[in-house]
Amino acid sequence: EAKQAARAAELRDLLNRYGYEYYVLDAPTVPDAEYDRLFRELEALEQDYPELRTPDSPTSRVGGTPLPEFDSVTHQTPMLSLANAFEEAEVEAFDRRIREATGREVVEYDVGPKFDGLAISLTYENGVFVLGATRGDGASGENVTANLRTVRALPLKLVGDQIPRLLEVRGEVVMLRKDFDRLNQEQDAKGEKRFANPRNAAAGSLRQLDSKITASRHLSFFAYGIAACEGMTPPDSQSGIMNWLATLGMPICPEKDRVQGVEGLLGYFKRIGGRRAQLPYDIDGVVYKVDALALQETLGFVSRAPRWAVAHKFPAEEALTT
Ligand SMILES: Cc1ccc(Cn2cc(C(N)=O)ccc2=O)c(C)c1
Repeated sequence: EAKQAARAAELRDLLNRYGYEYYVLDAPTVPDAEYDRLFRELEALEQDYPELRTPDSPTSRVGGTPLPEFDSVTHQTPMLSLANAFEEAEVEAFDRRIREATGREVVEYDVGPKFDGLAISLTYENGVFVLGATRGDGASGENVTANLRTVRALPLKLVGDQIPRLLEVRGEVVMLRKDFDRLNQEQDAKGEKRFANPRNAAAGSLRQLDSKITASRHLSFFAYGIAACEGMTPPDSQSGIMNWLATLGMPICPEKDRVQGVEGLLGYFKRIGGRRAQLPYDIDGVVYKVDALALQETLGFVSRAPRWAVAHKFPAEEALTT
């Protein structure tokens, strides 16, 4: 019994590490067959000794019994929306307002793509994933924990020696374009309706009561910030937080950057805009955030959107032919 418990823990750690290498780093160190052999050994152990099942076991990623309904989850920190900017003049005004309000000559920004997916909140207790919720109306959302466990890029257990007692991570669930195209081919083969776009497909997949269906949809995930951290002091900048999340095993978008001033913002917008069609996921703009948390606190929020961040959207295109 104690021997089996130790072996189960060893298998969980191995399989979680291999899953991270494969889905987050895209750099597996073992063949799929080896992963599969260890996975089946853990499944058999949990079958024989159900008391060895734990919430961070990769066996939960295949999906379990369907839920009758979704519970509601109240967000401890509201999930707010972002103000939009469409013209360069609005971006210049954004940077000018911040320079004036903070008295800084030049402001540093953390910048990244604005994913066209679903915003979600993830809660980790002592490094173990325990709760996942959709944005909903910003104040409360749906408990989709079982479905999020099937998202292979989402860590079931944080890694490293800097693990807080409580961490709430915010991020976006997306469906990569290649998985979207394959899903629609499957829809055609089944004579079922196609999904209009990856965002709709991701939303439909995440809000399935049967997590086995969610597991079959191959959703992905990128973290873009934190909403709560207890038990240790997090880094004092947005870019520092992102680097820290990466060390914890969170998938971070490789396109993110750190720029200075309005020239840096607009340069980044143009760079990403020029590569949009080559990105593996849909984006509908970029997000600019004041990097220093102290400046964010000075700037605060207006109504429901932060003064310290804005989404700079690309011009709406005529309907893409899917
Ligand atoms: C049979 C089988 C097992 C696993 C996988 C994919 N995969 C591979 C690894 C790995 N190599 O580190 C880790 C997790 C995982 O999900 C496939 C495609 C097929």
